[in-house]
Amino acid sequence: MNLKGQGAGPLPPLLQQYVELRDAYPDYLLLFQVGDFYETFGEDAERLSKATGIFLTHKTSKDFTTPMAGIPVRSGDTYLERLLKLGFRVAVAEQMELATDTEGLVRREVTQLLTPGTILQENLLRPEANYLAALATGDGYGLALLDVSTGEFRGTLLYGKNTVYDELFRYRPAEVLLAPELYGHEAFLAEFGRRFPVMISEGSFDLEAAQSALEAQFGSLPQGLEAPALRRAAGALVRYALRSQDGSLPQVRNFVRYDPSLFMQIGESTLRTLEIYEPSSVGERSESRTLLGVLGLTRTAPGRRLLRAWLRHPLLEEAPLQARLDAVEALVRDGVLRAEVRKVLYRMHDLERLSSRLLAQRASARDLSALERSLSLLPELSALLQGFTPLASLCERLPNLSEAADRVRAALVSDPPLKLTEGGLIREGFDPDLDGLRHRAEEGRGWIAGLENTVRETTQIPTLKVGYNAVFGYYLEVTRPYYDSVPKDWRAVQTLKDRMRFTTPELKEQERKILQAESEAIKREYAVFLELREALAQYADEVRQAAQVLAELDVYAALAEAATEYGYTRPRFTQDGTLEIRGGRHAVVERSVSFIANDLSLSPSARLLILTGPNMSGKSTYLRQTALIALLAQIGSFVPAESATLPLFDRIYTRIGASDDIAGGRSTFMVEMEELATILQHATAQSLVLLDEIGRGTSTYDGLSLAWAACEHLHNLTKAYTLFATHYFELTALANHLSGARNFHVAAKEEAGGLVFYHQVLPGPASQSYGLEVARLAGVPHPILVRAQALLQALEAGRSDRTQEVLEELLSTDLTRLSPLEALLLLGRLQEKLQRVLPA
Ligand SMILES: Nc1ncnc2c1ncn2[C@@H]1O[C@H](COP(=O)(O)OP(=O)(O)OP(=O)(O)O)[C@@H](O)[C@H]1O
Repeated sequence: MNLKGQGAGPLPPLLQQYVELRDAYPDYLLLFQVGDFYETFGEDAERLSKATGIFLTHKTSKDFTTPMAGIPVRSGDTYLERLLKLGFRVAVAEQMELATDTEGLVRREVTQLLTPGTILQENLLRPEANYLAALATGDGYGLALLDVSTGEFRGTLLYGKNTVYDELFRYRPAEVLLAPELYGHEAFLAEFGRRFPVMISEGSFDLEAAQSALEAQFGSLPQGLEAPALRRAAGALVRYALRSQDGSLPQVRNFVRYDPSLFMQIGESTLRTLEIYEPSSVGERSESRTLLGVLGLTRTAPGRRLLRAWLRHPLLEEAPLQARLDAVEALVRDGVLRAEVRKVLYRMHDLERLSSRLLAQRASARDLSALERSLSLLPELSALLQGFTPLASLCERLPNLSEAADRVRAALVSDPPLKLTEGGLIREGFDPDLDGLRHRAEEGRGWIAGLENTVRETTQIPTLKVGYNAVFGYYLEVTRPYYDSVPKDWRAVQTLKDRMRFTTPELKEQERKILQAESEAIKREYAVFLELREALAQYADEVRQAAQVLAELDVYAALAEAATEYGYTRPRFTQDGTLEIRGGRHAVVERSVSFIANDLSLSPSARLLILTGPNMSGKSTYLRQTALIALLAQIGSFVPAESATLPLFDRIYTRIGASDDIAGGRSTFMVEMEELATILQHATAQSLVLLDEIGRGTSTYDGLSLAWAACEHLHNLTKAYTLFATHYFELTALANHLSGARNFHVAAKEEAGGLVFYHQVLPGPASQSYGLEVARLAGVPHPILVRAQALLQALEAGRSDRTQEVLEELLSTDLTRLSPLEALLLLGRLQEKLQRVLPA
């Protein structure tokens, strides 16, 4: 790096050191500790100042001046969080020795490398999983994911770019490493960046290096990494993470290869449409407008992460779902038990991340104390769950960690300080050496405490006091009237206005003893703490196991709480393909409006539901609520309905609402058609397909015919369970052609005051479209409505008159008497008539 600055002379040594460290981490913003500040210089200082508003000054020495901006060390974490959010990669170089311990330049080393996907600092992490992802190509797309904070490491092989996006959207990584063939591919990188606005980094994806890194990490190449694309991705992750973690990742113990097809598939656009993780529009209380916002009643961070993981991967098999539902039901039935369990869970710390910090030897004294408090709660929890059949099996998986808790309790004081190097950590009576040192210091202090009386007597100075300050240490203080009584061998150390302070050789000697004992005690405490922490690492795996059991319990309790609070019911699954929802509701919408519940019946013989009704009547809400009920059932949750019987769906597809991708250069219609194409290609007879307003973005007849053909395909070939909401009344005629199609409508009625929505789904097609009435409600000016009304009538009259005319002419023609040319002319004439529908 060429430090931007002015001046002819060589760089001052401090800046020289800065530049050397800075050059070792070219992609990072280097925060360089100088005393109480983390400084940046040159262009970095300008960047930092611009991004954060930190005041830009200049570092000026004899021959050189350069821009400088600094962050106080004590507010480092706040700034780090901000810098990461702003997209910086940050390297922190700290002073490795005290300025007083050295004559020359203080030694500095980079102690932390921080990127959004590799942070371990608890205060910078959200409770959610923090994934670093890597993507490489080869025999498919290898996608690997690593959460450094918990050690979770998994991956899969995917085919097709869209599946990659779907999978990434499920995990929402904080940072993605792209292999050079992707990173260097301009169009791919641009699209990727648009779809995943997270930090994208370039990793080292060399296959051989990946293999060695993985073998070094795990002892041998873990199973599941046979595919080169996946091995490259996994290896790149390990190498990148190792670099940020000082070359060691003990918390990463195994790799899990998973197969997304073993879970219900929900694509990115469906997750967005259903507002599972985030609302489709941001605004006030937006978090509460998501499914997670409503269901997220977990009380621990691991529980929160597990609920997200379950939502990511709904199950396809009934047995494990029934097991989850049994556990939820037990906690629904026993409100007292649920409340007790949740109360205990609330006091639990994040054992999963604590376990990682134990393995990485990064746990603080407070971490150990939190560990002890959490582990001490385990017997209480086990006792609570005993006897509750579906929950007792959880207890059996809960390891006994009382020994670990006892060890911490015996060694550590109950409320240890933040710093490890200033003493006050270890309990009296735990370590004889430490006790000895403390005793020595205590003796010395006792001697000094007694000194005041002894010396007062021997010197006859009644006002004599023993005091202490940081500069002179212990001293004897004498007021002016008694100066003459001071013994000769006392040495004056400080003279104030009306008093003097002295020391004596004896006092100095005692002081030295005390200080020495104290400083040895502090060192000994630190050593004892390290020993304790090292010893506790042996329990880390069991602590993690406990965390996982507790997370499960937490999710059951949260789902039971939601079920009770919001009146959900246990879903049933059928093999015969009937879907019967009584009184179904939308889990999120019902939280903010007084909701009208609706029924839904589908079966293999009635599997296409055409839903008509005015705008705003609740058609898409009805579609979405059905998807949410199916999704909730397949994570093992109760569902918002009076009763619900469902088949197990393999996928949920939705094409709801107009989403366009203007930045991506795709029109609304294009997005819609791409999504429709995916559905038509991949849906199966076990899929739930929800289509809203297909074909709206194009001309009426194009749209109508596409919608019609899509319905036929889904009904005749795919045989998927399909709910189709539409404004095309023509589509209601499908029920006459397709045996499994049924018409339903959402009730609304025009009354004197305007249109009244009942939000009630009833059999049969809607009677009219009410589009103009909704436009009136929305405030479209009156004259325009009047004109639109006239046009509508003319259109409808024109259409039916002309259609009638055409039909009559066609029926009255004797085709046997027509020559081919006459037939062609007739067709042309008829077509023209149908086209002239618009009034003047
Ligand atoms: N069952 C219901 N009970 C109470 N309110 C409802 C119900 N369904 C929908 N609503 C309310 O009506 C509003 C409109 O619903 P929705 O968007 O589903 O209508 P829509 O028929 O799909 O409209 P459009 O055709 O314009 O897309 C929702 O925001 C919701 O507040």
